Amino acid sequence: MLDTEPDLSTRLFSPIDFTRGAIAAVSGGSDSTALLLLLKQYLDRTASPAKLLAVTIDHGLRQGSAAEAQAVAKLCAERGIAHRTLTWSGRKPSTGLPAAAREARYHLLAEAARAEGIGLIVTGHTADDQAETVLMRHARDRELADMAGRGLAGMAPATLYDWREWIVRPLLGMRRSALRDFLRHEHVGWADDPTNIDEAFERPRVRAALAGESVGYMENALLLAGQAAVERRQLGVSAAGLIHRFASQPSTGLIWLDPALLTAEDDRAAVYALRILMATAGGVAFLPDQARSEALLGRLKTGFLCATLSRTVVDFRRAGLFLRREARGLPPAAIAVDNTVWDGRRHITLNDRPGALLIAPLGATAARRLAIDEGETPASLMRAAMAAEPTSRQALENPGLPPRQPRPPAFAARPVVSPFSRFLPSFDLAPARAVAELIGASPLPASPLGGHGAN
Ligand SMILES: Nc1ncnc2c1ncn2[C@@H]1O[C@H](COP(=O)(O)OP(=O)(O)OP(=O)(O)O)[C@@H](O)[C@H]1O
Repeated sequence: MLDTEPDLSTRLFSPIDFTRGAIAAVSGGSDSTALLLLLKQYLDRTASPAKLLAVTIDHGLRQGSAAEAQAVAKLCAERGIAHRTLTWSGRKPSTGLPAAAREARYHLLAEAARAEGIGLIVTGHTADDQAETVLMRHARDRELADMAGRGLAGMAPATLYDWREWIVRPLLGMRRSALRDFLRHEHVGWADDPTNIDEAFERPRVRAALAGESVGYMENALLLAGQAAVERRQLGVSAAGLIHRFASQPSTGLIWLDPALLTAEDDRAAVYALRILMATAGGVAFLPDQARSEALLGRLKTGFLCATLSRTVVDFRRAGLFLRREARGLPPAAIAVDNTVWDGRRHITLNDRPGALLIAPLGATAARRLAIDEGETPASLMRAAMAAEPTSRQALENPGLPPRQPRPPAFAARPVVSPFSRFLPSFDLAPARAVAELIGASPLPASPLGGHGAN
């Protein structure tokens, strides 16, 4: 029982660095309510100056959601905790509603964190949620295709969102029943979300199936997830080592791989490194298919070729193995929006008036006119890569400036590590860091879990 464990909140929260404050994501359900109270207990006991803000997202999907948010607000007021309710006002899709709600939820939580200067969001995911996640992934073919030590690792203890805010899950090792015992002991109630038992959705179906299984069944699922997490981390470290050793970026948008990668001892790590680099070059959030990537590596071992996978041209020739974004399917010219990601590859920040600029791919004709020093890298490849880079032109006349006055660059385009730019699970920190260094992406913010347990 929890009341015989007075140090529970210390055990849960002392590994976390709260210097940059914390947003507690509180739905009003048992898990996140317990999370909030335990965290408040911990911060009070350690006399921490950390800013704590509880945030409830009202998805507006059920009658009663506003009342649940109000109940959280009331609890927070009683306990002296700052609280805010944010409403999801966007369009609600007719299919994939849970995923869209989740997407909106993280977006709103991250916005609140940015507005408050907070770099950390804590959620109430439990061991029960972890087991459900792992079993759901077991059941999915797509995830099975991604089994190179990744799919079954479940949720990471920390995930970087948008390369900026850390989402930390301190309760991943706790059972829901223990958290409910804690709340009963504290005489605090919670809301039961009816969608959690609506078997029209996948997670409630898995939850119901789990309830009928023995404790050992769940423990086994968690054990497997733990092993898969270790494997995934190790594979990531090996892939990062290969990227450091064999990859370079001779010019913008062009990755060069030393063909020695093809005969690297660790074939699994070589395929993983290749998948991560292809997703990055192509600007794709998902890694290319495992089997197709293995087949590609096999073909590369037999000699020169030019193939396209995951929007990436893989060009193996005498000068080496090159990766670049294919010319097909680039975004058409469009009004540039500040602080957005272009083509999944470039983070755009505007130095000009919003609405004044069009962003478009440079294109092959303009790339042919670029002055490029022919070195070891074929100029034709550098031009082909440059053709897929964003360029700008004025969408509106700018009467404020005399015609020939030199202008500062209208926008900056910073590379992003596409497969990890939205969600970076802490298991994958090593390859994300290696690719960030390779392509000149922003460095990763420090993990609030520090060195230990960070991944
Ligand atoms: N409406 C909400 N407002 C604030 N936080 C929420 C809300 N819903 C969920 N959360 C946060 O997310 C955690 C997990 O909730 P839940 O299991 O319902 O979401 P999920 O969709 O399964 O998880 P994930 O967001 O990882 O997909 C909660 O403990 C809570 O911290």
